[in-house]
Amino acid sequence: MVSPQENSVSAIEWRDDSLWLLDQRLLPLEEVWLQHQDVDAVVASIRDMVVRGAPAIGITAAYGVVIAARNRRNEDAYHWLDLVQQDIDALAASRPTAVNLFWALDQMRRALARLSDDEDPVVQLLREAKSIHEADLAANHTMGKLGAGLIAQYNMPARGVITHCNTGSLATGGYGTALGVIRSAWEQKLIDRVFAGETRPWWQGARLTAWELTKDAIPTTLMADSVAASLMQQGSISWVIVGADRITANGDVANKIGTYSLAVLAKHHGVRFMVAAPTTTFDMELSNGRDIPIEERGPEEVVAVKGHRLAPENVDVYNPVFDVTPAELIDAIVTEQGVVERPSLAGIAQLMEKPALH
Ligand SMILES: CSC[C@H]1O[C@H](OP(=O)(O)O)[C@H](O)[C@@H]1O
Repeated sequence: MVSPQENSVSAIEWRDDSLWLLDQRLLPLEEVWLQHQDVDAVVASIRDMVVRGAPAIGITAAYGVVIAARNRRNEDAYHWLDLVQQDIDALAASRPTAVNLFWALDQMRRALARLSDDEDPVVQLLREAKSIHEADLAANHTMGKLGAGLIAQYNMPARGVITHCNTGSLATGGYGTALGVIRSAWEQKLIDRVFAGETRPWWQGARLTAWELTKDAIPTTLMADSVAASLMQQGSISWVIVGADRITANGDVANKIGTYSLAVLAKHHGVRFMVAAPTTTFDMELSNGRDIPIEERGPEEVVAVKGHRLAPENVDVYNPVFDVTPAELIDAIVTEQGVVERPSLAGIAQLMEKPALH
């Protein structure tokens, strides 16, 4: 059996001067890689969730800027920078909630601003995109260790954990955020079983987390999202461990729809609630979660399953795909720069001022 540390699937690859994305809409039944050589295709793949997951979206957009720089240079060298900026704006418009997207694009804008004349600009930008990718993978391994350390520290009697959506290699640069903590905790024999919510309506849990964890041979039970309450009531769960798409300066967390209800249930049942996210997920411009843009997606995701319609034609549909968990329901936020317990403005400000641990 390959240990989880080595068996880190990647969903994003730069190969043959192209961006390749594993089409997560087809997993786990089909593993299809799509080649991307123009920015419109990258924008469409983020928007249509070929690739998804906050850090993965940012990494993908960074490679999208590399593609833009190369294509625009061949098209119109004189207006090159303006055209690339237009492409960056198109990438920024692909999905609204995950702040990693905007962080990565800002990093690429900074790289554009400091380009030197003595090297091909595309080579310089590709180096920046690859460093964003590699730093995310390193951050996930650091978070895995820190999160597992927290589980060891509290040494809760129950040995089961609940996770929601997909926060693994498919959602990041590799290894995962919440799934990185789970991989590390499993390696250290701190947990016995993972209970993965199916995560309606896009099924990230049933299709992606179940795929990743079974490939790692980590004992995993798939459940309908609504099972979580009675599972916690049975006393077999010590932690709920989730990822994040945007964390505000006071510790409010935007994450996949259903996260907030898990946090309320955890508080009621004495289950500890951990959020694992790199510092690229923090939006220090927002003092709280009230102003986080919450993406709403189309009704087709709710009324049908794999194209098979279940609901009547004339029903109205409400499909917000994220919710906001207030900081007071969160026991710990684990980042690559350290852990903030009982997150607050002061604790997060102190964390964000630290140099990177890895
Ligand atoms: C490691 S962050 C993953 C994060 O992104 C997911 O959203 P989506 O699948 O819509 O991109 C979900 O919120 C996860 O927690």
